[in-house]
Amino acid sequence: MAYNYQRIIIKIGSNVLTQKDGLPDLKRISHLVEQMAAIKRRGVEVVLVSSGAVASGRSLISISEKYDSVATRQLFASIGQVKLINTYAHEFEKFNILCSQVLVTKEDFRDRLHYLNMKNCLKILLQHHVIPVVNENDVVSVTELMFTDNDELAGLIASMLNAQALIVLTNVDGIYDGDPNSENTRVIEEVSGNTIDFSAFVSSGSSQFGRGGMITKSTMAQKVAQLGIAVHIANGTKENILVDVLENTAPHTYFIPSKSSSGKKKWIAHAGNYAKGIVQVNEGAKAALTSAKASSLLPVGVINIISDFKKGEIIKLVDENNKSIGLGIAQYGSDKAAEMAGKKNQKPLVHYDYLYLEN
Ligand SMILES: Nc1ncnc2c1ncn2[C@@H]1O[C@H](COP(=O)(O)OP(=O)(O)O)[C@@H](O)[C@H]1O
Ligand SMILES: N[C@@H](CCC(=O)OP(=O)(O)O)C(=O)O
Repeated sequence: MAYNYQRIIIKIGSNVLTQKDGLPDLKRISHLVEQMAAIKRRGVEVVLVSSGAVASGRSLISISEKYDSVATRQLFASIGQVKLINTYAHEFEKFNILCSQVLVTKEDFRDRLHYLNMKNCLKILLQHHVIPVVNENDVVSVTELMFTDNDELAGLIASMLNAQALIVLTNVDGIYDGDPNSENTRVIEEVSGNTIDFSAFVSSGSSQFGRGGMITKSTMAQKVAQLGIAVHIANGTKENILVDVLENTAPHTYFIPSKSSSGKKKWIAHAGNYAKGIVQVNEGAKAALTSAKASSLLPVGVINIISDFKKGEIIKLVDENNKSIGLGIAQYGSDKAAEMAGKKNQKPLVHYDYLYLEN
């Protein structure tokens, strides 16, 4: 049965867009754009998350080896992003479609205001039938400020926009149950829940031009599917792949979406990786939070403020053994929380609607 999505995020990896010699594969980009145009004509909203800036830049300029890897990456990305977006703009124009450039950093997902600005911008672009082309702002995102890779970024965008599906195009047919180059392995066609430990058969390295590798794709895909968004991992080097995935005629890996959760909880679940504040709660609070009943975190159950936070920031909640329980948005800052810790009849530190529990 074909998938009937209204809003999809398509992520294309560097390897799909790059030839073996490192030059951009213009024919493939053109073919992918043609498919996206066809999908869009059916009334589906499309957001593209495209890698390829660094690979594009590498093909345009050669530099001596004396520069460090960070500076080299910045140079390649800054030059290459121009080439990449121009190529997309030119190809989409053939179908009378406007595309736009949206460059983001991890910081934009940490701060709720930045997050909402980004979300509003993407929404107005979609309302005007534009295809946003999102990439990490590699010029300013270096070292610890970087996303693991664009798969992580695509997952964040999918949950931010409440997309129904995320299609990740890479250079293999999906996740294999072993080495994809071995004859005895096959593509895992369906993944349900989050019980599979992919590290058992997915090797940690990435391919020639990729960054995070298949392991980050599988971790991200499980998390996104848990938030109620279908994830398809498929081979972007294959003819007609996007159309075939949506028609359900191409073998690939499909992560079944679980029942959906609220938009705010989706944000917390994802952006929580970047939480700075940490609050320790006692066993009573832990039991209340993890029970079937919807409970907010009250100051009476707080025993320690391990690291500071401001009102509105995401905080991590840990138990008496420092084991993580979940995440939430603080209703007030750490100074006030420290004052109220252990006291009864106080305003909740985290309201249930802004609480995301890990299990
Ligand atoms: N079990 C596995 N199944 C599929 N691919 C795997 C597996 N283990 C490792 N890989 C590697 O992961 C690579 C894709 O990840 P990555 O290099 O990040 O690609 P992209 O540029 O598309 O993001 C594949 O080329 C493949 O060699
Ligand atoms: N932002 C980088 C992409 C880095 C990345 O995650 O690449 P990939 O693993 O191929 O999706 C670029 O445009 O080159």
